[in-house]
Amino acid sequence: MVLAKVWKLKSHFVGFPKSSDFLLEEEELPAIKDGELLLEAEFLSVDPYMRPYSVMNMKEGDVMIGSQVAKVVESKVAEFHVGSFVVSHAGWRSHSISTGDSLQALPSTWPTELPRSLALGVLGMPGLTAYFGLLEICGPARGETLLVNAAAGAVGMLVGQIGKIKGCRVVGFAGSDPKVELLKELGFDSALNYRSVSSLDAALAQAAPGGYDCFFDNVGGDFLCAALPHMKHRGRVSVCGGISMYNDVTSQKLTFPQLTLIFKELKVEGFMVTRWQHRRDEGIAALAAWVKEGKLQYRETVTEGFSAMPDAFMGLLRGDNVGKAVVRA
Ligand SMILES: NC(=O)C1=CN([C@@H]2O[C@H](COP(=O)(O)OP(=O)(O)OC[C@H]3O[C@@H](n4cnc5c(N)ncnc54)[C@H](OP(=O)(O)O)[C@@H]3O)[C@@H](O)[C@H]2O)C=CC1
Ligand SMILES: CCCCCC(=O)/C=C/[C@@H]1[C@@H](C/C=C\CCCC(=O)O)[C@@H](O)C[C@H]1O
Repeated sequence: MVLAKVWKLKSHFVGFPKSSDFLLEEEELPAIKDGELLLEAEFLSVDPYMRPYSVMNMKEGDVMIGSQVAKVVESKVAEFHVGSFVVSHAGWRSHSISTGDSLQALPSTWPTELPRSLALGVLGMPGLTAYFGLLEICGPARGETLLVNAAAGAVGMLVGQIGKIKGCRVVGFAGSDPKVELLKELGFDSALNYRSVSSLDAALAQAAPGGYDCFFDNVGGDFLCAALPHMKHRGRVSVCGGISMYNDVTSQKLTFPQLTLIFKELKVEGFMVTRWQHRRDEGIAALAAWVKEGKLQYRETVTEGFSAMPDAFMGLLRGDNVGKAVVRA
């Protein structure tokens, strides 16, 4: 008999999540049947989408949504061997039973020098988000200028580096001076702290006096409104996320920049990375090759212990993380 630990949404978040909004429980798992396997989480992902998703799709008492790298500890499914690893969407659970449907097996050739947590980061959903969201929507060309915000996070850090690989001049905004220093180490041409600049408008102008061809937006809200007037004619904006709004209790009142969109003939396109699910292998192969060649660096913020899942999640929303935020169970 296995006792699984699970984190549930005790009370819907109001504004910024609080520890008391989460509930840790134990669940007794039955013995697995034919066609089932037992998984034990090794690394769990915390991601910004969990905050708006809780409002859209969850009720109090539901297990928190999320993906994890898990070890197969028992198996009655021929394709999954005991001791192998998979990416599972089991939520915030230490142990889970699966039929194998929608599990993503980690290759048995996973390089020993790469932590398996990368399957939740640069070699997983955030990596694919940066890769397809930038290349397919912005289509950055050599010599162009690319702007990215939340630039020291899981997605943003990769977007900026892929922009450099494609020959762009890259400007990144992040929320602390150490993050700004890191972005410069990673090859960003200009990096700024959006919390300490006296004017976002002036900072955007100073970092790229000629304007931006491409903008990968993770933040939305005021940042998006400030950035659009700095786009070049026929600029492309990849709308990836809106983290500045996820904890809002009342909707932000923003002036929609209709005339800017028209006169600059901007392309502004939102996306969900799942759009390119059919090209997953291609994306992962490209990202893995760049990592192997040393062209694409990754960073992770690893929080220790399944019991710290809410802390890791709240830390992510506060900006404590550098690169991908994960929890080692
Ligand atoms: N469309 C899609 O398919 C996908 C979209 N996304 C979106 O991409 C974005 C980045 O996700 P991900 O890389 O996983 O997360 P990150 O690793 O970037 O973590 C979130 C970061 O957002 C920054 N942040 C928090 N609050 C604010 C704020 N009010 N204004 C500006 N920045 C803020 C913090 O960094 P700082 O210190 O710089 O403030 C924090 O570290 C999110 O919006 C997410 O929803 C992610 C995956 C798929
Ligand atoms: C829920 C708001 C999403 C904001 C952007 C973002 O971070 C998207 C991430 C997705 C993530 C979404 C998970 C659940 C949303 C389901 C909405 C629904 O159809 O009910 C994950 O699926 C991969 C990223 O594309």
